[in-house]
Amino acid sequence: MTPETPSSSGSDTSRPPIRNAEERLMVAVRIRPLKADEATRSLHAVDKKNIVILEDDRNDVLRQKRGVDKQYSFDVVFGEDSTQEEVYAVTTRDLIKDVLNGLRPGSNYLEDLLGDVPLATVRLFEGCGCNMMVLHLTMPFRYNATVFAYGPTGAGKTHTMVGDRSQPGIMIRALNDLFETVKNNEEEYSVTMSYLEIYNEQIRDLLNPSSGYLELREDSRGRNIQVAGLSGDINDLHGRVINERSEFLFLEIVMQLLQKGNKARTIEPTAMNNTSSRSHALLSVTVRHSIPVDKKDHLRMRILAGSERANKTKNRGKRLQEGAHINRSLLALGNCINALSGGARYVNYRDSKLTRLLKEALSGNCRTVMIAHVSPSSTQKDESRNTLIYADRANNITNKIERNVFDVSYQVTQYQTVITELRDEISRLQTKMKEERPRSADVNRLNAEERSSEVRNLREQIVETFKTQMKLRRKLMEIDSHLLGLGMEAERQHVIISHWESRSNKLYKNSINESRARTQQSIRRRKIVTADGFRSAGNEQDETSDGESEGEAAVQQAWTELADIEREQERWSELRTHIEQKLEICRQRGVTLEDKLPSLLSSDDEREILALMCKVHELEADKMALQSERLVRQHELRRRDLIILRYDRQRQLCEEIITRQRQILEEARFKLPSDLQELYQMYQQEIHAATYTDLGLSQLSSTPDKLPPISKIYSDPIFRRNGTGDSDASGLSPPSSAESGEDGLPIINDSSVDRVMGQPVSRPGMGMKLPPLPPSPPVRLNESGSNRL
Ligand SMILES: Nc1ncnc2c1ncn2[C@@H]1O[C@H](COP(=O)(O)OP(=O)(O)OP(=O)(O)O)[C@@H](O)[C@H]1O
Repeated sequence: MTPETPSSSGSDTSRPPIRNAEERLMVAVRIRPLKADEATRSLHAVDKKNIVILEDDRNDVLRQKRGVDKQYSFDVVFGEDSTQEEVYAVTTRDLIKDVLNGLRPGSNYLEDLLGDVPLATVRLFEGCGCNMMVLHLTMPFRYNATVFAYGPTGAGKTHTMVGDRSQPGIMIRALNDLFETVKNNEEEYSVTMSYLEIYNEQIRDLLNPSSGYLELREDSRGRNIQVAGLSGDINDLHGRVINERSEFLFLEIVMQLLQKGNKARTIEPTAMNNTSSRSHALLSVTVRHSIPVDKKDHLRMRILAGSERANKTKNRGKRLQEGAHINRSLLALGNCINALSGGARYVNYRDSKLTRLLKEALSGNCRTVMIAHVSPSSTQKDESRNTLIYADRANNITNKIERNVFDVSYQVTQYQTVITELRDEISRLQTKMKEERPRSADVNRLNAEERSSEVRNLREQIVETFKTQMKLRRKLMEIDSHLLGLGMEAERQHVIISHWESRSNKLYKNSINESRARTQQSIRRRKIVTADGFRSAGNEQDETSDGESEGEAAVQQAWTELADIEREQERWSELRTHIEQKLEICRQRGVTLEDKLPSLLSSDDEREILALMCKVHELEADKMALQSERLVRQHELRRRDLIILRYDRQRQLCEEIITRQRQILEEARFKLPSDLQELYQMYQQEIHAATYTDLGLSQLSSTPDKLPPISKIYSDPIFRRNGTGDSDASGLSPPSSAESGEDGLPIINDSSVDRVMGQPVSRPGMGMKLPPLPPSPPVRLNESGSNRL
């Protein structure tokens, strides 16, 4: 039987590094091996990109649609014999390498120069009985990377992400890569670790369980999620781990702490998995330069507790309540995925701690890989199907890589300012070289040895001051960019507010106070949350939580965010003033030091040293100029990518609309005007030409996301009549000319639409705002019993 292909998401198996400003999430699926006690299977991998769910009720004539095997396409499908190494190599290795790239010695002089940059935090979010694990890495000046494993309980997430000593999973391999990267650096590092648990929406410190429940906090933009009071810094593994160059020790200590924390976790067996934990847990391992740091880089790994059905896991009482919390988090996650894939303007991450912690991975400045896990067993068929549907929806999520996406012209101006300042400094140094010869008194005052030591000393101080200046200048640029980003974010919130207010016929300006007041009320309400994470049962509470429209929630959220942004702007402006003062002091110091130089220079060698210092400054200025150029080029490429992406979305929508309209025309037996037929022909030729250019003839027939060429539909076996020599394996009959009308619009049945076009961008009801479409044509049975429009 020909399987249906509801998705058209597949592209290349080995995904090239992500460079676009907007990039779809990479979606992979892993099938765990069938166990000895699992007799029948419900799905299998077709090839490296396709997976098929076998429908056992295909002979049930009353449920025709369900009788067709469903095929799903993903970026990559790992079969039951896939190895841990293969999964890591295809999904994660490049992602991590790319992000860690900046840690390599000499790879980024300026960033090394800054010295105050935390290098990476490896985070593992896990849970037995879990539904998800996430690995997340953030580098400053770069994008972030996240890998998360998803799937029902017992489907193999822990195996993929953690594994065991003989088959280490992604987390261990990522830590290993991290270690490999930093161990070659000469500098000293410190490693800290924290381990927390979210159990029934409460956060506990697993390395210090007696510390009680901890609070989850985020910055004004809801991005820098932090857990207040977490004992991460106390559990400092110190530089010794890496400085001793012992890979084993590094991983061993991490594993030991993981084990220690695991003992404190809430783990209970369920009927489906003997080691099913009832919580989500987040392990963080942070690597930093020994120099104090004030930024956060994250390589996070998370495993999230899994969704399950109470009747399957045989959970009762307390377990059932835990399941409710686990499912609540996952429901919230599902809602986020739905909203994101439907292109919703407003996505509610606040429904659970899980979604708050995953916000960045799903929507933020992040390159993301999702590995959905399924069991091949027929006993878990429903869970597998739901997982694949989720994964398929996730294909539509586009993560925005925000690094350097802020106003480029502004940033370029900043680069130019710094370059001008550097060039001024160079010319000042050059003038010094030409200045008056050293006064003999100065030279004679010191003997040669003392003089050379003083010159060396002075030179070091000048270089040090130069480095500090560069660091402060960089910081200023960063602060300005951040302030710019905050300004844009504030603007965005205003747009959201005015959008919703205008939809409810309110004048934005007139309702500012009212709207703000509503927001404050909502914040007060939000604080009234009971210990188990549910809102308290007051009437007022129910009224607001249940009765609020999506628009009101969005406006309230926007006001809250706006207030946070304003506070953040204030804070960063103060910081800017402070850094500016420091820079000025540093600049003055540099000038004073440089002034001392000519009086000490007596030989050509010493003048040569000064010339070399000029050279270093020049190189730095050149480097900045190159960075600035690169920024402009990158921006241009991103801009073009974005335009292509938008055109592509428009094209998909157009194809969906055309297909639906063709269905309606067919249903109404409408005689096509000849000019429209011509347009169809032209369109068909265009598609053909584009397909030929893009993919080559070999793939023409299998291009899934193009509108089917009109004549091709006639020649497609599924439209040929039974009895014409080509028996139709799918059981679908072709249209007779009487049925299709004289002008012969091909009859399109729903399965063929899905097969050739892939999932529509958005079905009505998925959140996408499309013009209202008429209901789908009814399904009728023809003589042979097959479904047709
Ligand atoms: N690819 C695989 N190869 C071999 N064994 C596997 C594979 N995937 C899973 N398993 C085995 O299946 C069992 C369940 O897997 P695992 O514990 O990883 O599931 P899980 O999705 O993490 O479950 P939970 O959500 O309940 O924590 C384990 O015994 C594991 O070793």
